[in-house]
Amino acid sequence: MENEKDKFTITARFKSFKYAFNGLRHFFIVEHNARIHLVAAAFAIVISFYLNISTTEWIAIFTVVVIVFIAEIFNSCIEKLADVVSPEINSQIKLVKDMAAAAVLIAAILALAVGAIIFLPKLF
Ligand SMILES: Nc1ncnc2c1ncn2[C@@H]1O[C@H](COP(=O)(O)OP(=O)(O)OP(=O)(O)O)[C@@H](O)[C@H]1O
Repeated sequence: MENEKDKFTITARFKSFKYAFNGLRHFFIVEHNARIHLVAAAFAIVISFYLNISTTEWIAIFTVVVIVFIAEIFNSCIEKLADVVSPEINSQIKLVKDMAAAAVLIAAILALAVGAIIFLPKLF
């Protein structure tokens, strides 16, 4: 039988959005790395306007910027969860955190590469 909690309601859907925005607010206000990514994203967007990039190039820039943010949000989540699960030193937790950080690194390298491919020929 369907539980009250499982029913589709507009109020419940709005609450989900509220929780998601709460997470986003926390990420941008509390997480220091978010500020670095925000500055880098703003820089990329300003250069994009300045160099008058094409629609396809805008799509590429927005895509890599969002990929970096998604990777960083998940990295922050994993760090927080790991700190709750195991506040003490643990070799498995070390690997988990290092791999989460590796995901951000790969996303950042992709963003740099795409930025270089789009911007460098227009600059030099
Ligand atoms: N409980 C732990 N056990 C073993 N190693 C850990 C543990 N916590 C952190 N580390 C090691 O320290 C590194 C940094 O972890 P930390 O949680 O401080 O993240 P951080 O680099 O400060 O993250 P950020 O700068 O994104 O907040 C991890 O990648 C991991 O190698």
